[in-house]
Amino acid sequence: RIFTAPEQLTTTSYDFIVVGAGTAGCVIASRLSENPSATVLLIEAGVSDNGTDSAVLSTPFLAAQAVGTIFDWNYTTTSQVGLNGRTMPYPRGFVLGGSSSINSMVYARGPSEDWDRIATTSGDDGWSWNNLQQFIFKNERHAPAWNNRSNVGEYNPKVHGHGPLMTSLTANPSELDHRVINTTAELADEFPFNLDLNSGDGLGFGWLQSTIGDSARSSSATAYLHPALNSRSNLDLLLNTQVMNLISTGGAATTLNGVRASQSETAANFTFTAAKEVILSAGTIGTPQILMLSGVGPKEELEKFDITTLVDAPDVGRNMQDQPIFFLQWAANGDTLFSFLNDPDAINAALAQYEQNKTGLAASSIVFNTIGFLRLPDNSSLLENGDPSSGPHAAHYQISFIDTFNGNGNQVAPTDGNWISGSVVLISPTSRGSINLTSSSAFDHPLIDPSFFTTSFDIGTAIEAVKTLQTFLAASAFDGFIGSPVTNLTTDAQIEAYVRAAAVTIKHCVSTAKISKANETGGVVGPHLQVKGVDGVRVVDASIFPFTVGGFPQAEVYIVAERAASLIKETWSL
Ligand SMILES: Cc1cc2nc3c(=O)[nH]c(=O)nc-3n(C[C@H](O)[C@H](O)[C@H](O)COP(=O)(O)OP(=O)(O)OC[C@H]3O[C@@H](n4cnc5c(N)ncnc54)[C@H](O)[C@@H]3O)c2cc1C
Repeated sequence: RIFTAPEQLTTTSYDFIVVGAGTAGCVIASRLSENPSATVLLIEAGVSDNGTDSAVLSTPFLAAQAVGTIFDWNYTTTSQVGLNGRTMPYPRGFVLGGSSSINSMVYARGPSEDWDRIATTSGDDGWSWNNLQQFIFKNERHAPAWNNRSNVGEYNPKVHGHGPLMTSLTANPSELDHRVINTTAELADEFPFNLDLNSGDGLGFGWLQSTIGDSARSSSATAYLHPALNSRSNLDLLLNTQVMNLISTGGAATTLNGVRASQSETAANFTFTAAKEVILSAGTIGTPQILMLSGVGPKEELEKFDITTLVDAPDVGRNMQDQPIFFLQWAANGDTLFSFLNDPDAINAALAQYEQNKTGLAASSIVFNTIGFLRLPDNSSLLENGDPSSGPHAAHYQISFIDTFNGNGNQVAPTDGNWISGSVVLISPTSRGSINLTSSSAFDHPLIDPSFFTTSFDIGTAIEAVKTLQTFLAASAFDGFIGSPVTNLTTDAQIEAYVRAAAVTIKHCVSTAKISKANETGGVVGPHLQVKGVDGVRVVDASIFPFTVGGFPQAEVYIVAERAASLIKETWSL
């Protein structure tokens, strides 16, 4: 059943209350309600993904356009010292499916070493790559592109499972994509081809997989939530309602089984009670905010807003890590998608074709189809103070190839010609930021400070990455195709200035409620994701990762959520 206001609910007590119908929350609510004896309430602050303007969520071609709309929390960062004092928009999904409904749909699980490091960090071998295979397979399955293009040799069917989330390769590989793949044959030692970046071997160059199936975005709402809502009576969804904080409704003060929610700062407050557990899946920003407003957080932070400290948990909202991205552009002498993307008539025709029969350029990923994950050389001076990646087969940075002009910030785009772009993403940054409260009101946005490029490792790695991208595009596979760069970057100082002026978030923030060993004082949640110092609350979302992920985070969040659902079911013998 779906409710759009708290007063519509006919009961206030459920076995489980899941906070946030995002990437993780929809998985949890769907898996827990598989057992008809368990009652589940899922509370989402944002809007439905089936309403006004929702074509922007489901149409693959429009994937990037939900940012900045009613489907986005529309956060802004604090002024970033490492980026010349700039602030920037900080998008997060405000809709069923959360960020999986508005993201760029890249599906990349990252290296096996990421998971083995989480197992070591938490002291729980259940998080190791090998032990997680069952959950990976339970989550995802490969789907053909709409045109059934043969993609033999572009992915490995053996590493894909049988879950509800669909992933696929592009229906329309570009000339640029073929040249990228040819470069991996030409310079195989330096830039090896990787048949499937989802195999646990997260290094090298390969074809990108996107969360698209049946010609539409596959999100945690489409894959998990809607099928569950359509077929079960023990799952209630409450939309447009924000959880403010957790309270004790009797018993020990540290048993936080009460969930306080409201539709606005001035609307009535409601309390719902979980007989078994509350699962916080409000994401890397929402989860630490709710914890702090519940008295679980750094004491000195809570005191600033007269919030009584229930548990002095210094790591709540700390250790925030995100991956910065910036773009470089080159003139191209062959066909690129630039002309299509600058022709409103062609775009309208593609959208009309999609509307009619879900085919054509709007029905799959098109501009961004190939990617490479790379390491610094072993003897790099940047690694003298330690290696922040999860192991010798995990990336420090990533470069990718875009079949059009992709500008940075206010960069003015050309109006004709053909262009391609390369992006650089720092995968294992050492900068650490934070989420802090701005008031004791849940309806005030918190302070979001990713602290981009505040370490010499981060800026040094970005400089290396630019040079690698330049070397890659100088391969003879690109002869006759690549023209002049839009910005000539030759010295380290030029690259550094460019990065500080251009970089923005790729929106991969993690680690504000990080996992740690059961007996460790640091960290926010234990190995089974229970919040330390309180009873009855788990965190299941991207905030639990101890480090940035070596792939793209949504795949990792799904994996965490599938295992967490299984742990919760085990706890309650469901
Ligand atoms: C624009 C964008 C592009 C991205 N591109 C990619 C990509 O291509 N590939 C990739 O792997 N990752 C990408 N990411 C990141 C990835 O989508 C996220 O890391 C991941 O989806 C986070 O999952 P989550 O469950 O932690 O949080 P979310 O999916 O964000 O879910 C949190 C949910 O909780 C709700 N919520 C928050 N606070 C409250 C509250 N107080 N009360 C009730 N509900 C609340 C939110 O509205 C939201 O629905 C992108 C992210 C964005 C924003």
